[in-house]
Amino acid sequence: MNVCDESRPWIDISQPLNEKTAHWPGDTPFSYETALTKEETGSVNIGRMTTSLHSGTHADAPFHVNDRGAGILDLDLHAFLGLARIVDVSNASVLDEKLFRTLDLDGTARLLLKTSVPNRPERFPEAVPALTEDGALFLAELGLKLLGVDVPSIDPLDSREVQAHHTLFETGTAVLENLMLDDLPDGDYELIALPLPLQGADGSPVRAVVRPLPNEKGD
Ligand SMILES: Nc1ccccc1C(=O)C[C@H](N)C(=O)O
Ligand SMILES: [Zn+2]
Ligand SMILES: [Zn+2]
Repeated sequence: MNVCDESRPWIDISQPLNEKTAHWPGDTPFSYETALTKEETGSVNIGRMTTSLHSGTHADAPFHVNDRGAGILDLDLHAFLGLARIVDVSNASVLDEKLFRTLDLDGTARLLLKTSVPNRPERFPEAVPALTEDGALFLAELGLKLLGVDVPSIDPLDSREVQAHHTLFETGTAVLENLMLDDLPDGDYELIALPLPLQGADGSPVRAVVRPLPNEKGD
């Protein structure tokens, strides 16, 4: 990938983080404050943020669902960098094997699913189309390195078992949640969505960007 190709600008698919960003019920909202002002330091403003690691566009680490699972710093960054396919699944109420068999997923290492839930970063959805266990196993068998969704969870919002999370992490698949995909047509893209190097953390905000692959004519 040639990161200097200015004819194909990167497109931001991250939710902005501010005090209105939706958070899980009962979880820590995002907040930013200038902890030390320029006046106080005599030189610079110094910010501080408080947030759940699951607010806005973020990666989950296996530790999120498994006390013995890897934290975010220990994940292989290659899952979060490289070719990704965006696929519209907005007609589906569940993300299962039957649905995935109807899609063209050949050769995809990273899959970003555009669901029926509109991108509204300030609103926590009432329900999400959840990934079923057979769906998660099917994706893992394809050799997927990463699954991204445009909703806060790959499991049902009230799930305690969080089966889809367990299945994907057990099979070494990385997870991105709360992507903004509404304006992007289906197709193959380059993706960069690196988590912060937070040791032992159960997740991390990411700045997710994509750009379409160059077409064969090279324009
Ligand atoms: N932030 C939370 C606060 C309370 C309870 C669950 C969560 C989650 O994020 C779980 C969810 N199943 C997830 O996709 O990661
Ligand atoms: Zn999460
Ligand atoms: Zn999750």
